[in-house]
Amino acid sequence: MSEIPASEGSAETADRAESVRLLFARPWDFLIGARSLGDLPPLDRTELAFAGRSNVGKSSLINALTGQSGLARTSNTPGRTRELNFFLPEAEAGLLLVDMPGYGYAKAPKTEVAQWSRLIHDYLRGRANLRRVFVLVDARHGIKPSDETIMNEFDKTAVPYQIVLTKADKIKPAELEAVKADTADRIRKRPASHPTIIATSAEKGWGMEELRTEISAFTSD
Ligand SMILES: Nc1nc2c(ncn2[C@@H]2O[C@H](COP(=O)(O)OP(=O)(O)OP(=O)(O)O)[C@@H](O)[C@H]2O)c(=O)[nH]1
Ligand SMILES: [Mg+2]
Repeated sequence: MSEIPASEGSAETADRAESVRLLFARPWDFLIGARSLGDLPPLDRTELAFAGRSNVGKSSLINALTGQSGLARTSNTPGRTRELNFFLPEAEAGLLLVDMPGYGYAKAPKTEVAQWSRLIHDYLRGRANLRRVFVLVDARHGIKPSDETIMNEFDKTAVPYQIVLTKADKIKPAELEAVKADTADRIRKRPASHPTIIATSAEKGWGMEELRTEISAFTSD
């Protein structure tokens, strides 16, 4: 095994920190809300999507990541986000973040839920420039059957995904460690999963640097 000299390693770390800073120092803008596949933006940027059960905290996490509390609309009521919402950094980086409607229970008309469920499914299965899906899981509950279903699909279709635990502020540190370990166990044999689980709190800002670092690895320069 060849060793990386310490100086090179730290230069690389500094470069990475600089690209995180560049990407998140400037604002992000709402680009488009897609209600059908025909509304999707062109395929020329890398897309990173935030998926998860309704109310898990997808929109809140995008707001916390960008430091813009009003960027994505959030609500106490599950079923707030009803389109695929695309966000573009003002720092031209060749990528878009995608806030998705949730799966599972939602307080919305059945026909509308069916429509967005179809859209989620079609988008996640067939999007060529989708490079990673962050699968958000409530830290209080861990992986649920509906998360298993979507992960099965990703494993089958080779869509790379990474688990992000949300609302970590709602449990004790020891409980968070236990749910992290249990979650890691449950994804270990899944071929398309990323082994690192990121614990976050949008409310407290926990885990944001870790997640920003993952995201900035996809910038085009
Ligand atoms: N305590 C705490 N509450 C959070 C956190 N993240 C989100 N919430 C709350 O959880 C609720 C749902 O948040 P959203 O961001 O709207 O969730 P979502 O996954 O986008 O929901 P849908 O769009 O309906 O699928 C809101 O009341 C948020 O304030 C967090 O890190 N900590
Ligand atoms: Mg939402």
